[in-house]
Amino acid sequence: MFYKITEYNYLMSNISSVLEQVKTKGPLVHNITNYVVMNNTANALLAVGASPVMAHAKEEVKDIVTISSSLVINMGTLSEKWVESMLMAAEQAKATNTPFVFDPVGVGASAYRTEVAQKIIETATPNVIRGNASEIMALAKLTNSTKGVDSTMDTQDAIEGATLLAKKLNNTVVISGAIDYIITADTVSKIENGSPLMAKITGMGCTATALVGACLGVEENAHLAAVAAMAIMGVAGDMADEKSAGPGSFQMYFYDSLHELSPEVLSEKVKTNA
Ligand SMILES: Nc1ncnc2c1ncn2[C@@H]1O[C@H](COP(=O)(O)OP(=O)(O)OP(=O)(O)O)[C@@H](O)[C@H]1O
Ligand SMILES: Cc1ncsc1CCO
Ligand SMILES: [Mg+2]
Repeated sequence: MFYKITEYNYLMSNISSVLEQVKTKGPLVHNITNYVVMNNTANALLAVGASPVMAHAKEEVKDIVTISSSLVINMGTLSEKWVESMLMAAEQAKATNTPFVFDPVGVGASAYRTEVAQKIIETATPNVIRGNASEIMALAKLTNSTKGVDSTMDTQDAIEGATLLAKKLNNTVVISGAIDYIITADTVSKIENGSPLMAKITGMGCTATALVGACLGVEENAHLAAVAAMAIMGVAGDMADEKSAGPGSFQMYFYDSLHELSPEVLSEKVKTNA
């Protein structure tokens, strides 16, 4: 099956203006995320200029969604109570029109993860879904079971799966990896920045998802918000790579780079077709 792929032609100023707005507005980003990365993603949000709040008690999630600029749901470390909270938060995001990004960590690895991912997506369509190629393939199979998304996982298959998913949900799907693809029903944008060291630290994917949350908090075009977030990740990754000696120092320099990155440098260094 072939899809017409049109390239979005954002001006670099569109991408850099999203970062500018994150820095000036400091959007409140509500995260229900996993306990492996909770600290890392909160620090990344602060470094880029957003304001994180991590809240998962079901007694408060609706209130926190209501005052937030965006919602991030990441299902990295699931348990039943957290799932209840995730579903409540998704429902409230829908009711209050709060933009919502979903990270389906490990979907397909267990029946439980698959069931939870499906429930979350059915409760409220995420404006953006961000996962690695195998997670996006697993989700695409789930929602398009008869459409022949098969098991080999080269990039072209993942793009096809993501396109089916984006069509079905009418949203934006991001496949992260050495090249990031930001996909809607009829567009495929690429970001070609970043470092292999990013795959050697836990939670860089979760951090990418949190930054999508920050960008969605200031930019209502979800495709542009996702392109900007992946550009910020990639360019900060390039900057950290130049200074670091391995995963430990990379992580330190990555936060410094997120903090230091200006809209001007972002538009100068981003490698994209967007
Ligand atoms: N080889 C690479 N070269 C450049 N950038 C990379 C590379 N691998 C990963 N990245 C970047 O790292 C970030 C995380 O992407 P990745 O696909 O590794 O997420 P993930 O598998 O969900 O990670 P995690 O589950 O550990 O959070 C993205 O911004 C992506 O662009
Ligand atoms: C390692 C790990 N396990 C569950 S969540 C998580 C963080 C990266 O997604
Ligand atoms: Mg991940």
